[in-house]
Order: sequence, then C-alpha cells, then structure tokens
Amino acid sequence: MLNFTLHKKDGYARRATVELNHGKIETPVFMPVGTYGSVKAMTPQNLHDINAQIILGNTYHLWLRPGLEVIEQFGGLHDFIGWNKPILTDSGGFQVFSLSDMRKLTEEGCTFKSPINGDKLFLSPEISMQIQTVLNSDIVMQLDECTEGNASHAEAQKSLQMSLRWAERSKRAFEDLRNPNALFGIIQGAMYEDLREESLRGLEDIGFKGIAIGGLSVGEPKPEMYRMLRALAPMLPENKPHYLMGVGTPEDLVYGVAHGVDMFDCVMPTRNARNGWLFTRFGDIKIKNAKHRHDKRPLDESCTCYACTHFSRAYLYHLHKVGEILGAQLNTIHNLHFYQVIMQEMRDAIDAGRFADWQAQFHENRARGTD
Ligand SMILES: O=c1[nH]cnc2c(CCNCC3CCCCC3)c3[nH]c(NCc4cccs4)nc3cc12
Ligand SMILES: [Zn+2]
Repeated sequence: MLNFTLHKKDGYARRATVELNHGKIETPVFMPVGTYGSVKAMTPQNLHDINAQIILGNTYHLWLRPGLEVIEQFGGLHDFIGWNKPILTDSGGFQVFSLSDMRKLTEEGCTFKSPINGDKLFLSPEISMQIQTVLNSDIVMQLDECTEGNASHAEAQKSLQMSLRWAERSKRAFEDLRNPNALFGIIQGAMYEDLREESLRGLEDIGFKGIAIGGLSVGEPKPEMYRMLRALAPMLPENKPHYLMGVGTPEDLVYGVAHGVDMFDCVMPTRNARNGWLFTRFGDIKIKNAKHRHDKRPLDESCTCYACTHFSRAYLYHLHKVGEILGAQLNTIHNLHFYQVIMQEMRDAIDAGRFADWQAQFHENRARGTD
C-alpha cells in the first residue's frame, strides 16, 4: 500500500507525506543505507535517536547471506533486523551488474557467480520480486539495467527499452505474488533528455506507485547530473514520490529537492564517517588531520547529536587514529544526524514557502569548505 499526500510546493520543491505499510514518512527524506541488514555502526535505537524514518535493505547481499530461508522464518526483514519503520529494498541488479565476473546479461535476466561460494546464480525481474516479497519491504524496486553515463544515444535507448520490458515483468510478478507493498519503476535514458522522457512515459503507461531516477551518480560529471535533474523536474508526475538513487553529497540533496526529488539514498554519510570525513554546516572536516589533535571544541558547535554534545574533536581524532570502533560509531551518528537535520530544515523551509532563502543560506554556510 502507498498513499501519497502532497502538502505544499515551493518552485519544484515539494513537501509530502508517504503512507506505507510500516508507517508514514515525511518528505523530502534521506534514507540511510543498510547493507547486510544493518546500517553500519548504528543500532536501531541510534537510528531512532537521529530520527531516521526509513532505511534501505540490500536485496543482493541478503539473498546470499543470511539467505531467504532464514528471513522467511521472521516473516520478513523487519523482525529479523529489529526495525519496525518502513524499509525500501533495491532489486539486487545494481550490485550484480557491478560484479566484475558477471557471466552474462540476457533479455531473460542476469547470470552470475556468487562471490561467496562460487554458486551459479540467476537474477530476473520475477526472481527479484520473489526475493523482495520474502523481505516484505514497504517499497520494492523493479529490476532495471543501470545504463552507463557515457552510453551512446543508440545504446541508451536499447538499454532503457529493456528496462521498460523488465518494468512490465516486475509489475506482473509483483501482482501475481499478491505483494501488499508498493512497487517503484526506475527511469533510465543516460544523459539524453529525449530518452529520459521516453523512459518516464513508458513507466507511466505501465503504472507504478512511485518513480525513481536511475542512471545518475555513476561517474558522469556533476553538471551532467544536474542537467538531467533540470530536464526531469517539469516531467515528473506530481501525484507520486520521486526517488533519486545513490545521491548524494549535502549539496546534491539540496539541488535534488529544488528539482522535485522527494527521496534519496547514499552510502556517503556512513562510508565517509568510517573514513573520518565528517559533514558539518560550515563545511567538511577530515578528523584524521593532526590540526584536530588538541582541539577541545565539538565537531560542530551548532550540532545537537550525541557525538557533538559529549565529545571533542581531539577525542574523535584519537579514536580515528587508534582505529577504535567507537570512532566509527560517533562519526556515523554525527553524519547521519547532519543529513537528517538538513532534510528536516528543507521540509520546514518548503512548508514556510522560503526554500530559496534556506538554499542560499545553506550554500553560504557550507562555502567555508573542507577543514
Ligand atoms: O540506475 C540505477 N538503478 C538501480 N540502482 C541504482 C543505484 C543503487 C542505489 N542504492 C542502492 C543501495 C541498496 C542498499 C545497499 C546500498 C546501495 C545507484 N547508485 C548510484 N550512485 C551511487 C553509487 C554507489 C556505488 C557506485 S555508484 N547510481 C545509481 C543508479 C541506479
Ligand atoms: Zn554532531
């Protein structure tokens, strides 16, 4: 089930509520990424503390380990991982396509070798829907082919048309399985505005509860991603959620919201945290930099997260240097809290009809650069 309520528009920025089987989410929203059924270094309680509304589960990894027979015993992913709010799962395709030893991709699906035990595995739209049905995620993603950003027009058109046929097959399998959740289609078309429109029209003809923008943040120059977002903004259907896959930096989130994006997922806040790259309102901090060794200040004076209200840069520098697990935990809490705060501020700014002012102030503050 998915009920979409649009509360307010401010330019292309939108403020909405998405009601799912495991609860309501307020958009624009950032979705922390859980890979093996956990958001690395975060407990479910930590996620509640930073007001996370919805998290991602990784279909490919969960399919391989622990395997569906385990998750089935728990009635799905929620009870297995102890998260009772909404979960979005991807199709598993993005991981498989990025596998180096991927054997072959055909119209039927994709055959590959399990990196864990060498088993020969096969992923198709129908199998992806079966896996995601067992996971019982609130939002299910169609199986698509993420077209490379540098594809030619002909290659991109051929690829998007296969993804549309896979979209059709995903929807039919989703319905045959009587899946009670919501299925999203994924727009492809690489860097060609006409192909992006062809893909979107094709998905709208098939009918989905939400629409995702795929094929971006895959190595193309940032101005190209922004050009595609500007092209898509006026085309996106007003009456359903828009999900930009794999994006992005704080600046990317703001640009996306300004162009009609409601939902985002990205590994940056969690992955960068573990590497000591911390996001703050006034720019980024590389905590491994020796300049922080004696610094008694918190990361960000304006931040109310557990790390900033209890610890100094000096301590975070030390924890990173000695490789303490607590360092990864505190850095992750801070980065995810920061992402949630800017999303909350954007929701409030759209509600108040002052998104442009907020956006200008955000960029001014962030312009201090990396520390
Ligand atoms: O067209 C696409 N189709 C399907 N998935 C895509 C993804 C994966 C989104 N995150 C899934 C998560 C599921 C749960 C586990 C973590 C991933 C993308 N990620 C990026 N950029 C970020 C990138 C990340 C890595 C290489 S590029 N562009 C993407 C484009 C597509
Ligand atoms: Zn903080």
